[in-house]
Amino acid sequence: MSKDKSLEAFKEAQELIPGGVNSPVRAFASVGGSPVFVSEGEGGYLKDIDGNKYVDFVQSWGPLIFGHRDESIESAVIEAVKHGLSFGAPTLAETELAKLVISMFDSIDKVRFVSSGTEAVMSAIRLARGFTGRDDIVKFTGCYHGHSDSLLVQAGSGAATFGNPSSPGVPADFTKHTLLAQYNNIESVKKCFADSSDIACVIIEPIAGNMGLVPADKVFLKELRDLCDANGALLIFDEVMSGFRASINGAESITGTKPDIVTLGKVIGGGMPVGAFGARREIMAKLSPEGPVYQAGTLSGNPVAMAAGFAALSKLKKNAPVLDVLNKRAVRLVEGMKTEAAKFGITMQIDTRGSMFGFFFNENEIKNFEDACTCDASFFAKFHQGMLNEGFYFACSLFEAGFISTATTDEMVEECIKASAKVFKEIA
Ligand SMILES: Cc1ncc(COP(=O)(O)O)c(C=O)c1O
Ligand SMILES: N[C@H](C=O)CCC(=O)O
Repeated sequence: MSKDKSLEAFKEAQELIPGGVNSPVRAFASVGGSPVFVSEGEGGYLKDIDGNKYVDFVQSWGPLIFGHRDESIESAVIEAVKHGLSFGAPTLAETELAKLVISMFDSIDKVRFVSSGTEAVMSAIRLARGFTGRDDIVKFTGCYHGHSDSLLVQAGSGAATFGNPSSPGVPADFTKHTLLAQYNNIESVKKCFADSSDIACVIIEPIAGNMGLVPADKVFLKELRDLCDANGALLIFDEVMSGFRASINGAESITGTKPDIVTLGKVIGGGMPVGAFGARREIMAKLSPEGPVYQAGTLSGNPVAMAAGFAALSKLKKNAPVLDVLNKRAVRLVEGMKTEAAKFGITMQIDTRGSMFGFFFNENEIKNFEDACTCDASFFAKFHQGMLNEGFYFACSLFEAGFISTATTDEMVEECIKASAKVFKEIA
């Protein structure tokens, strides 16, 4: 498989764009080699500028639950474009998407749209602080909530990949209100509450996808809810990644724990830049212009993005059982690879939630970021390179989740398992 054109393109991009990429995880830095430059996507496949074709398990880092170029999303976007790209004024499309989101999440009475997951979480934190009149927040090591200053502390995803989970450039003053706890460890959260009586909220990825896939235990989430209630703090579920992927009704529907605020992104925009945060009426009433907590955006509620999001979510709502089909494929994929790995003495830890999947090359169960960091990154890198050369595009970091779309067929999954056997044989 030649990747000469991608190599050339990366060289040129590096001269013009820091690291050659516009979001660090894309740079392939932790898996070696060079990123492939994409020319187009089609269903479950990505094509690169050298003419190679890959089964895509990244899907733009989650948004494309119907695969590339889904017909209904594509035509909704084309139709919306014909009426204008942006107005900066209310449109019916925003109300329609709001109705749909509210109908899918029990804990959301009102929702505000923004343009990214980062914005959604940053605004949700401000709202929680405004609502409670408190300053401190609790976040978990290895959870990633976008790149806003106070959340870039011991963060997962690209921050972990590049060994800078807490970024230079963020003044200590900005993070002194961010308290850290360990995922799936309630004692560490109790300690935060013992240390501070000023905690506005606890924010968590209820199904973490930014330290690899590590779901929170049901009991842990319930205890977290109880601790927040006992201490007058809000519980925020960051479902930018897991929202509509693990369940169409949110993590609350599969874990039994209800958050106070939910943040959304990725699938909600059908591939266009959309984020959102929602909560019960009383909390959302604090938001400007109803309340005093300021939040705004020139392109928020963009009509083309709203049309894409509406097409994606309405299709998902109509075909809700599709997530079970995707989960079966996800389970088959990781179980199949685990079986092949075992034949070469390689132990894998695997998990899935809906259309999300994850795997670690590790002897021990992974319950938190500290466990994930014990994985052999160089072995993952060899696996990644091997699979890429076989035509399978996995996330280029062990601190990421994988995704199945409706365009990822059973055949693609079986081919992938077969290819993994070949790669394990080479790298064992
Ligand atoms: C859980 C979670 N929260 C927030 C974000 C930030 O979203 P965005 O990259 O759209 O700013 C991401 C992904 O990047 C995410 O996975
Ligand atoms: N893990 C990140 C989001 O979920 C990956 C996307 C990015 O940071 O570019």
